Amino acid sequence: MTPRLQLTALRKTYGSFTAVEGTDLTLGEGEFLTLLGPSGCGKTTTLRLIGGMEKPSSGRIEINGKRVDHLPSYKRDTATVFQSGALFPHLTVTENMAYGLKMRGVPSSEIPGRIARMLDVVQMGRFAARYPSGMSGGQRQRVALARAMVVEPSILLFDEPMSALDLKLKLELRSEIRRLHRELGFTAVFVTHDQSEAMTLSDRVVIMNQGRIEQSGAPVETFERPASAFVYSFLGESCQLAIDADAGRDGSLRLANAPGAGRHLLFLRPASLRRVSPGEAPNEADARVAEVEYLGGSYRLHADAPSGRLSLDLSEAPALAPGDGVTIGWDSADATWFPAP
Ligand SMILES: Nc1ncnc2c1ncn2[C@@H]1O[C@H](COP(=O)(O)OP(=O)(O)OP(=O)(O)O)[C@@H](O)[C@H]1O
Repeated sequence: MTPRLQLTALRKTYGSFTAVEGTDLTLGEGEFLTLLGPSGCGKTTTLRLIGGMEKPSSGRIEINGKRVDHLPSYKRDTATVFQSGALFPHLTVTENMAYGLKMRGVPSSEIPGRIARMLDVVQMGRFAARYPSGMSGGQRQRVALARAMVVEPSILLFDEPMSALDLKLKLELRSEIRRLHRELGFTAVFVTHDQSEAMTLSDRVVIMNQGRIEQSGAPVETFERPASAFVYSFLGESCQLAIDADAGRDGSLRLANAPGAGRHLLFLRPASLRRVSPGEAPNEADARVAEVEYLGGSYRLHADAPSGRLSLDLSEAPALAPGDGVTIGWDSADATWFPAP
């Protein structure tokens, strides 16, 4: 089947700076793909290249098998939901939504029905005659979503659409987008730096770093089988121990499986660490307590081992003070190794 979207060796440079480095990506019909990564990694630029708001320096963009990288934005079959709605302030909700339909030559007899149905879908029917200035930020984003969806584009593009909303609205709109995707089955490229947003919404997550794709896969796969140290530390909390041939020679580090020669990084999630008595766990590090933080309901213990800091959560206040010795253990299956850079 022809992919909905195909990017081939897509590159974007600004002067001598490369924002997107030869990206290859294929998106199937109905797929919800998220570009995830830290600020400046090139995710928004990639989205803008797809939508035609930026021109590639080289490479190809195909939508439904047709090359579009030379076409202006309005001639591509995409619609974008921007960070802060970008509704026309002088138009009502209905007029805002009608705009894109008219631009696409939808017969005027069909327009009111399509708008009414889509406003119902996002539960904004009673706001049809409002101007953007008379709505809250969350309501404006719902309208922006409806305005993009009503034209039924081949690909919906989302440029951090929730970043300007408070947490409660963000969570509401997130589950709304999930429901809409389930019900309408649209194809989407979504940009965010918020990993929980990416994990909950997406069929596939593409993790970017410095203009390159580090890993692409189902959310659970990227989290549980990270392809690089960057992906591991970007997704969720992590502890990192630098292990070389000398590590643990003093007996302070006891590993069930030591890595081969050379320097390695051992990554662990706080959730897989536990406080143990020496000799109790298959892998152990002796450490000194650095700090105990109260998190509201639980405590976080930070302890420094010779090869790095380990942090873990405890349900009860530990009878430990900074400088006290503590042993931290973990199972081999919870350890992820990468060669040190
Ligand atoms: N018009 C431009 N001129 C020069 N450099 C640019 C331009 N647009 C983007 N860049 C640079 O390209 C890099 C990637 O930017 P991009 O906006 O794609 O990042 P991002 O991953 O979306 O980050 P954020 O989450 O902060 O939006 C950044 O270093 C940025 O400064």
